[in-house]
Amino acid sequence: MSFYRNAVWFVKGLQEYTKSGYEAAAKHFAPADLDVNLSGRSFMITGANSGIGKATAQEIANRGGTIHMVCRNKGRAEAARDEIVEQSKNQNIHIHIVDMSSARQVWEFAQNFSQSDTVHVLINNAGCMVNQRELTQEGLEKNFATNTLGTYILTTALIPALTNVEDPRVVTVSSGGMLTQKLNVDDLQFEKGTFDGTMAYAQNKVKETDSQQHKRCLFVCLSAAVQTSMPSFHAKMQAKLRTEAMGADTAVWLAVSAAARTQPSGLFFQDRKAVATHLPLASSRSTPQEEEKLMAALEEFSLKFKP
Ligand SMILES: NC(=O)c1ccc[n+]([C@@H]2O[C@H](COP(=O)([O-])OP(=O)(O)OC[C@H]3O[C@@H](n4cnc5c(N)ncnc54)[C@H](O)[C@@H]3O)[C@@H](O)[C@H]2O)c1
Repeated sequence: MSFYRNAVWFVKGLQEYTKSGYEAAAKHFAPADLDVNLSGRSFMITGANSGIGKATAQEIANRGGTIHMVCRNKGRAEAARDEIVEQSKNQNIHIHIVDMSSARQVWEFAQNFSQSDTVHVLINNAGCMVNQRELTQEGLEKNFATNTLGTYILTTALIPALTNVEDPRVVTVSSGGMLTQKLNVDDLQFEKGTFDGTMAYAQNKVKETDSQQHKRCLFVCLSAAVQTSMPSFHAKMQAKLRTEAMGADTAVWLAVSAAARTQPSGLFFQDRKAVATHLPLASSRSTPQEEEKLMAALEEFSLKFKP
């Protein structure tokens, strides 16, 4: 079954996830959707110093939104902020240094932020694909800690900051890669079998998506930012890859447009359209019991690190 899923996904990916796939989809976009003034609205973006996160931050800053960049590295965050400010002339760009793979740090940051501030839109964008099995200082497998648990804790702990603001939104950047996997709740940290970073990443994205079901999810595909995690793939596909701005387009649309506000929560978007979360005949659908088990497991993990 996984061979079937990979083959169908590959063909679909070449048609839809590439630059030409974006250009075909963009013919149906309503350009006025992004013609908005965001002054007075605030946006928290994780991993906002590079790739899709930075492109998203730039688009929002250009429209006057206040940005909270949640980044791991101070130097890289400051350099990205300077560029965003220079291009947008928007000074309301704030940096918060948080390692999303540290459950404790994520809790502390989100709880402190929620006590003193509000945010209109959370964009869960930070993500990694670590190709060797590696543990964090808290003893968690690094892909799981960053992509799944960090996202879960940040979203949960920020609920107070997102409550009582007008039109709150949560956008989580998933991946088309998740379509190749069926949710496996029994081995969240990839302790069994041979470790495969690409598979671990895709599993994380299934879990990230399933655990964010009440929010708006989207997936973006094959932008230039895969250079570090998948260098040989990047080299072969370079000409076909989307630009970072193309990768960011649906995140921006979900975060700012009035059109996205009319969509029900919990959907999965590709190029400004809600799409299926499973490939046809792929037997990858999880049962309600499996989803409940995932939520219970994430809650239990998260509470272990709650200050
Ligand atoms: N580029 C693609 O083709 C593609 C495809 C599908 C999904 N995505 C998703 O898009 C999102 C953005 O990725 P990208 O492609 O722009 O790559 P990227 O590597 O440029 O961006 C990831 C960002 O997350 C940050 N990050 C990683 N680990 C972190 C940690 N522990 N703490 C804080 N920040 C951390 C990185 O510093 C970086 O800024 C990710 O969630 C990724 O899974 C990307």
